[in-house]
Amino acid sequence: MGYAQLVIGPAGSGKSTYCSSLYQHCEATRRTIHIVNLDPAAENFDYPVAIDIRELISLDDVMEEYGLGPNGALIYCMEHLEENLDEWLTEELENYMEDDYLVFDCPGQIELFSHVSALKNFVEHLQRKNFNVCAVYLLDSQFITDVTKFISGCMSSLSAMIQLELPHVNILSKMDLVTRKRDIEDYLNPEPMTLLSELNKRMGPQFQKLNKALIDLVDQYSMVSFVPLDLRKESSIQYVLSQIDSCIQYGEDADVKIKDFDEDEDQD
Ligand SMILES: Nc1nc2c(ncn2[C@@H]2O[C@H](COP(=O)(O)OP(=O)(O)OP(=O)(O)O)[C@@H](O)[C@H]2O)c(=O)[nH]1
Ligand SMILES: [Mg+2]
Repeated sequence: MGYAQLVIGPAGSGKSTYCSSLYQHCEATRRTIHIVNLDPAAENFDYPVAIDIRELISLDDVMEEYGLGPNGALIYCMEHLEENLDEWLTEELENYMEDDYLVFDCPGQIELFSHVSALKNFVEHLQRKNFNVCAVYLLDSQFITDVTKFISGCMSSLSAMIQLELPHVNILSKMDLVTRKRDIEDYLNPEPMTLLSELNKRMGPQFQKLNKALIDLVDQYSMVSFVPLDLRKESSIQYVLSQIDSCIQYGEDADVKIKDFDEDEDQD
């Protein structure tokens, strides 16, 4: 059995930075992980790239050859990956053994985890190869400044959850930039009824039924739970990792130690 994190989230939400911090953290704690670049548009890496989609296909070539813009070309690349799962990916994965832990740094185009099938088929391929996969959805804490943005973030995470059908961990990234922690804390594990009344206050009376439906949806999928991530703190990285590990049952046999996280972070 192998283990895998699929790191997804909107453009610029901090996926690649998370991957490199996770790599460093694991190095320091003498744990081996391998980071895979699935973004054909990426150019600079702060982590050693174990497998690289750019060896399969180049974004620039696709743009030139088919006259596509960067987003269209990216979708083309991911569909090309989808068509080459059996040859390319299978071969690349052969270098990794049972018990290996792979972290996939994905592109940020949200269509990839809402309605394009490439990533879904990619995940199914990994599962056929005996990988336990967890979706790690990053949302930039800078955007969670009010209830409407929070709900919109939940909806995009929810669409990834429904599309990919994977164990799912939501992360609020860039917590080091949050000056008023209190504002964010309200959104870490909020009461659905509080969210609803805030939403109703923000929006016109004609939206009340819709607001109720949205909050019910978010509540029923027990989506309203985000783990804050502050990359300056090893304890925060460790906590996030332990949440993901338990989702994919990593280290259930081994005695994996989970360090206490800072008390002021009030996570549960
Ligand atoms: N202060 C701070 N900045 C961050 C953090 N994580 C990422 N950033 C910055 O946010 C920007 C985007 O980060 P990336 O890691 O490239 O984001 P990404 O999700 O990989 O972006 P795409 O691959 O383009 O979708 C960069 O300028 C990072 O330096 C963080 O935890 N704290
Ligand atoms: Mg990136």
